[in-house]
Amino acid sequence: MKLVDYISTRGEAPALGFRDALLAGLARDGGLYVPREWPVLTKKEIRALRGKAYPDVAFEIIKRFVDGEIPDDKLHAMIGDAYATFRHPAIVPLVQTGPNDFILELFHGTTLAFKDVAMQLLARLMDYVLAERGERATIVGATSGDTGGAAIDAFAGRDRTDIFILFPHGKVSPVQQRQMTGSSEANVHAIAIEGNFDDCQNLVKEMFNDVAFRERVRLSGVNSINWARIMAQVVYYFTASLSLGGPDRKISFTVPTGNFGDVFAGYVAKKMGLPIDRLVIATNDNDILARALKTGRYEMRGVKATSSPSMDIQISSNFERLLFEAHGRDSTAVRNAMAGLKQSGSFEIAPEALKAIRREFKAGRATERQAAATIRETLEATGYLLDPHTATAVFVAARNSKAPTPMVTLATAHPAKFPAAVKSACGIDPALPSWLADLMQREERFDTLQPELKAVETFIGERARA
Ligand SMILES: Cc1ncc(COP(=O)(O)O)c(C=O)c1O
Ligand SMILES: N[C@@H](CCOP(=O)(O)O)C(=O)O
Repeated sequence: MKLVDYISTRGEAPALGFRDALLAGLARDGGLYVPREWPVLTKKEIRALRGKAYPDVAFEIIKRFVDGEIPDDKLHAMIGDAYATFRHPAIVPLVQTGPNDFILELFHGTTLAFKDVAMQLLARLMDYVLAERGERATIVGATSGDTGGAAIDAFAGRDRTDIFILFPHGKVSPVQQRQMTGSSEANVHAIAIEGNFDDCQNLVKEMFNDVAFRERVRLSGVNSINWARIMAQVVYYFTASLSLGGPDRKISFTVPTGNFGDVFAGYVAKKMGLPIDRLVIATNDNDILARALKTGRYEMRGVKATSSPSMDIQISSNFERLLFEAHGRDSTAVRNAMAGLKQSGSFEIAPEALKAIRREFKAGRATERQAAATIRETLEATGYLLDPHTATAVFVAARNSKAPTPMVTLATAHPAKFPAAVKSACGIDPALPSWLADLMQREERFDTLQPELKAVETFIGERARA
């Protein structure tokens, strides 16, 4: 019998094993896959991870979700390969910026964003499963800036997949855009959508819900709706905690949040037995999550463009996974909430569920001015240069820290991805690392489409080779 299988948050799609959930992305009922049960590590098992290299810790965590569906030696090799692409020997180093303050640098991968941590592994896992089955897949993804570049980097040139990334036209940073449009590989397609990130993400979900199209092109997804993305992100909560005395000491984390994938991975780590004190959600002016926790009402109010564009999101996909948990895994409650969101752009969180969410999470917002001031002040006080997403979180972390518990803030992007915002905040123009020095000179290749399902499906249908 399988120990781990994956069920949909909406309860109307069949349960799947790891490999099928990996290729499915979104469940057929529109829900998101979660493991039927959380694998739990004892304190002794967590202690045994101390001193191990990042890929070895990753293997120990990830194998519990893969549950034997990929042989251990193959899985271990893929993990080793994925993290060999990182430019720092510690993969995700922890930097101390104050007596109890730490920054977990997740941006040492090829595209300078935390997305590389999961995406490099996801591409290898998908390749492996597709090759095993003799199949091809069409990958679609929506991005507010970072997922797209990371996915294109990880999948470019792979012969079992074509990848189509939808990004909001004119609403990503110039560096982010070039990372998506500068690839010359034939299997890469960057599509600028005349809309915002939520429009892009809605199109992706609608493509998944169009069963005929989904089957015809063998659709697969790389956004954090795909369980494997979350799974890979769980690992760094463990490594950060181990570096600071875990599991024999509780640690808090503050996470710059948009689609709720990264902070949900922290929740999963806690469910797996990692002692975490506070999990703090940090938002920019697009503060739907902070408002929802405060008022109990999840209410869309239109997206505002900010200097942290990757967090300019209103429909925070992975919040659905949390709702499922907070409602005691009642999929009817999730279906009702999601129907409300679709019909009226809002829903009320039931009091018991809200209480459960507030037990697990705190939340806060940083305005544009507060984020810019945090970049400036952190530089003056510590010499450390933050990107605007991380600055948002550092601001919120300072208001949610409780000494002597260490507060780890997740640094989700390198400042050089957002040079204009960083320069305007503190006067420094951060340079791209040498391997990306020619990025802004690369020839751009992308198409522009309206946010219309038929137009996007036709475009993809004509080019997908699945
Ligand atoms: C730099 C950066 N920070 C934070 C986030 C938010 O992460 P999540 O969507 O997992 O909440 C994103 C996008 O996802 C991002 O690209
Ligand atoms: N901020 C993201 C938005 C998509 O998030 P994902 O984690 O669900 O892929 C981005 O940079 O694209």
